[in-house]
Amino acid sequence: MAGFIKRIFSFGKERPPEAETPAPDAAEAEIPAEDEPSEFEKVLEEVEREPETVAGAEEPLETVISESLEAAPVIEPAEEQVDERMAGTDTPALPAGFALSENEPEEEVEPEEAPRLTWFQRLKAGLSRTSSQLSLKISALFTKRKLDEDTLDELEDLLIQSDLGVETAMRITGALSSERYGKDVSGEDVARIMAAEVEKVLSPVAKPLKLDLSHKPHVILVVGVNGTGKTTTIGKLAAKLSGAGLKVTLAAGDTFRAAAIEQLKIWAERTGSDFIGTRLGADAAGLAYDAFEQAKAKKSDVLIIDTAGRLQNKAELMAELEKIVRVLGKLDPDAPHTVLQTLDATTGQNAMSQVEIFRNVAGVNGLIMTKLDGTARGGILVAIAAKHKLPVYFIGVGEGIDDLEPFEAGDFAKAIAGV
Ligand SMILES: Nc1nc2c(ncn2[C@@H]2O[C@H](COP(=O)(O)OP(=O)(O)OP(=O)(O)O)[C@@H](O)[C@H]2O)c(=O)[nH]1
Repeated sequence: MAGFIKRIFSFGKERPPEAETPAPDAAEAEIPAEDEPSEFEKVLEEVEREPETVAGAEEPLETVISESLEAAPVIEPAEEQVDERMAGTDTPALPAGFALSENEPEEEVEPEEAPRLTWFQRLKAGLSRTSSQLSLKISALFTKRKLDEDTLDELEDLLIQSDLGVETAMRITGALSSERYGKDVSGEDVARIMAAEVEKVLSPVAKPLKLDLSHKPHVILVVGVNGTGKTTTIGKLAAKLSGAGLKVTLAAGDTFRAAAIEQLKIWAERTGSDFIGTRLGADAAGLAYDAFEQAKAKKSDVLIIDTAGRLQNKAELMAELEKIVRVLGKLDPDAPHTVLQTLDATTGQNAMSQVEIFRNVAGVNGLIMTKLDGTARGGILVAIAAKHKLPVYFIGVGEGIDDLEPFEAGDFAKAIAGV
């Protein structure tokens, strides 16, 4: 474990060799002019005549989505798809939190404790507002009281109020009841049981983001409500990937906000990634298509596409995201290979309905929760894990380039329970 944590920490410190930063004008000039008949326009015509489907699926979008809601989504390992450059090596040089879509060996764990403490303390500090509010209330509840039906009911209410969700609240009270019913209970007893139960809920969703580098590029579409941290998270992901020596292209598919395009360009420069942008108000699906073609031509390992997240007009947003997904599918039926949604932890219960919406619209198959530093609402991640069972790849714990950590169920559970 400690070795794993150490890798997280060394990230961003070992910068990649100075990568060539594309001249902004040159990058933008590669987008075909609006009035030229482009390959994309032909594809678009075709796409608009077809029923809506998720890339690579035979079924209409709604069918695919409703099926995916019933079963926990499985990210299939790809067959024989290790990048040539990595095929000969025993350990692929991917950053912590990523994995190849192959049966890669489990990472060896070194028995060092010091780096782990550093990371854990950091996570704990980030979640301290969530955990301290809860533990204060729990301690007050159990002062001089034995565990009975009333205290169990009150505890359940407290846990639900802290955004953990009804299912997890019941798991915790159930486990506590079977261990200590009729006996004295301390705040520490509750925290210990809570940590164990929360870990059980989170373990199945704490997964690395699998990259199939045979795709060249592996396309990651990033969706989510505006302000949830899409662009910042893309920058942090790009830093990890380019830091590990991968060639990354960032595409500014949020053509709605000039600042979002500019912000992504800065992240591209900062991380030595290629940047593909277009003018404000341009068709986002067109940009995504061009970006995919250019990233292929330049042999990028990973293409990350930013999108707009405004929800003022849901129909418009849905149409735009669906079109991006369909258009990417024209160049590779499996693309986008990963559809990542960013969720802002500070929005609490609202994050739950956001997953519902974006999952239906864009076929989200993985989550990143941002702004877990300093929020009292970190419990929502547990409720989302219990309900949606989507993989949670990383968590955002600050605005800095290194403030994105691979999601670890046990550490998160302990931090939230305050143990
Ligand atoms: N504290 C904290 N702030 C974060 C984190 N992630 C992002 N932010 C901040 O949240 C704000 C919004 O982030 P953006 O990346 O612009 O969000 P976005 O979803 O791209 O927003 P739009 O471009 O408006 O669609 C910025 O000020 C970020 O610095 C995090 O993990 N912790």
